[in-house]
Amino acid sequence: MQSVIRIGSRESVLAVKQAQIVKELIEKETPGIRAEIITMKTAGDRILDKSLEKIGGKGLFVKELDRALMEEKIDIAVHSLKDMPMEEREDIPILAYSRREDPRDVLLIRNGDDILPPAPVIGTSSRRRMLQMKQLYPDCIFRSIRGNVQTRLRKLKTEGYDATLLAAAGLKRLDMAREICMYFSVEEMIPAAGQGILAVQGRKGENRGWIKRLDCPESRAAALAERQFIRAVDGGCTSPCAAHARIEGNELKLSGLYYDEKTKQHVTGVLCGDITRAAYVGEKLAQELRQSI
Ligand SMILES: NCc1[nH]cc(CCC(=O)O)c1CC(=O)O
Repeated sequence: MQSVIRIGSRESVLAVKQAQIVKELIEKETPGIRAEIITMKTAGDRILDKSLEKIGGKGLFVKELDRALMEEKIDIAVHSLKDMPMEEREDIPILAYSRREDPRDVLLIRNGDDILPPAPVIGTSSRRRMLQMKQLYPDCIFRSIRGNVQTRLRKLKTEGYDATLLAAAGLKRLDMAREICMYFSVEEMIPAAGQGILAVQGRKGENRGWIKRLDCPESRAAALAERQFIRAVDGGCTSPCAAHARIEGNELKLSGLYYDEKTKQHVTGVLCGDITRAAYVGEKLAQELRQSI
């Protein structure tokens, strides 16, 4: 085995931090192995002035790293699972799922306040967050915001937003949890499929011991259920559909939100099942919710 594992990552501060988490885990779990991080700029990082929807969605953040994996310039790529396309590539599959960081969405309010002003201007480009936020605060006004976590914080202070919605996981990994003004429970605001989980992607057939030791079975089951739900409701990367699985022992409890693009209605529901049938639970809840509209 080669002595240094090359970990590919996007260049953003959060992506590098996530790669570092995986690097440390590899070196801790498999003594004798060293890992190094190789960063790359992706199309999604370069184009900041257009909405993701218009420029081609999630795939934009992974293409460059996919190529580096195929050309054996890196050994694994670390991604936020929620940024990965629902269709996995057979030649460069996800080989391990990290332990899940806090999956909740949170609100950062201007001046660090703990309540929102009336008719607050919320900076988000996520249809999932807009839909659920509107249910909780019907007088919200939404304005698009893009960029990494640091950019968004700066924009919150300087560009007239009252608040912005982010994932707790990213803020916690960046040691920025103190910026969080309000947490939404996963029932109030169902997270994006995979939120809080890191995916370790590699080449097919290279699933060796050091990779296997990175895998968290609970996260794997949750990921299978959540991502199967999104596939089965046909939620493209910009659809407001959402899914989150809680794991308790051998039971998986999946919450899903289905939005019907034709009627513009949405429904939420919960389905429980054994963790060994995670994908089936996702498929089944998707079917139930689709039929209910
Ligand atoms: N879309 C960007 C993105 N991708 C993953 C995270 C957070 C980390 C995670 O979910 O693991 C974020 C930032 C955010 O949505 O606030």
